[in-house]
Amino acid sequence: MSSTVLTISGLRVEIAGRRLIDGLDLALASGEITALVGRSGSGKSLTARAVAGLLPEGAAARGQALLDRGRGRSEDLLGLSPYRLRRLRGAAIGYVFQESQAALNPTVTVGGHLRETLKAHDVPRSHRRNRGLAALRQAGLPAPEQLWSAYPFELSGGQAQRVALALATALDPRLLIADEVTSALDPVTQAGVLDILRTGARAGQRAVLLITHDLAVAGRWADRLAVLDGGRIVESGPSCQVLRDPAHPFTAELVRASGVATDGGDRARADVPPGMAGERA
Ligand SMILES: Nc1ncnc2c1ncn2[C@@H]1O[C@H](COP(=O)(O)OP(=O)(O)OP(=O)(O)O)[C@@H](O)[C@H]1O
Repeated sequence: MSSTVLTISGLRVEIAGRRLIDGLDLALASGEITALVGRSGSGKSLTARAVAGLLPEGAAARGQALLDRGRGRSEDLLGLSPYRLRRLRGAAIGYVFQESQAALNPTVTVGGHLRETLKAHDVPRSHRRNRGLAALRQAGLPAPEQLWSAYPFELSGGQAQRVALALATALDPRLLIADEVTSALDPVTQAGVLDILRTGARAGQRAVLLITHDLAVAGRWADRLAVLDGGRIVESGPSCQVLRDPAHPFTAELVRASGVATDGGDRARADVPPGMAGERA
């Protein structure tokens, strides 16, 4: 049974007096991928960064982002100290960026990155290699021993993205934020990475926030869509339904511009599974 992992209420983000996110509400459920879609500059990345405590210098976030920690406990991510947020990132919140190769330290091997992450979260030294190898395997790298000693420059773009995914999920976070993670990948590698995200969500009772400007990707892989325009969510609901029958003119424009077909066929074509009709936020 799914439960709410993250509840964002009234999120506002300002930079230099400009309000860039303006009263955003969004709930993410376990076992599901929620795609945050919208045109460039609509505030997708700022939303994700606010939740993860990774806003740029000078940015201020207000509102609430309640992360469910199980057993009736929850924490407001917007009210935590930088130290507490650092502890939560990795352990409870995983974050993967588009530029994974650039995010990896060029002088540290794949194994070194994993060891560091696991060490930072108090995994005993004797467990780190096996945990790291398991995370790489789960991220879709079938022979992780061969990559353990590789440096980032020796990886393909797809391999680097999977290593970044392994790093973000090595501690089995309840919330995974994937910010344009497949934009730079070829379609086959892209599908492989998105499949891993979905499997991880289902198996780990994890909530995934998928940030993408690609409506076809969102429609095919996300359970739910939230459409952002000018720092506000203008529409949200089951992806197939939003794509098939957009309620807001901006969503309709986005669907038209993307060329995503909305009749019959696969999920990108917006099949509405039985029982989902009418369930619109
Ligand atoms: N460090 C910053 N300083 C000033 N303005 C910023 C900063 N970062 C983002 N912005 C502004 O905030 C708004 C939202 O940016 P954001 O990066 O969240 O958009 P996005 O929807 O993720 O776009 P894209 O799809 O192009 O990545 C934009 O107007 C952007 O110019």
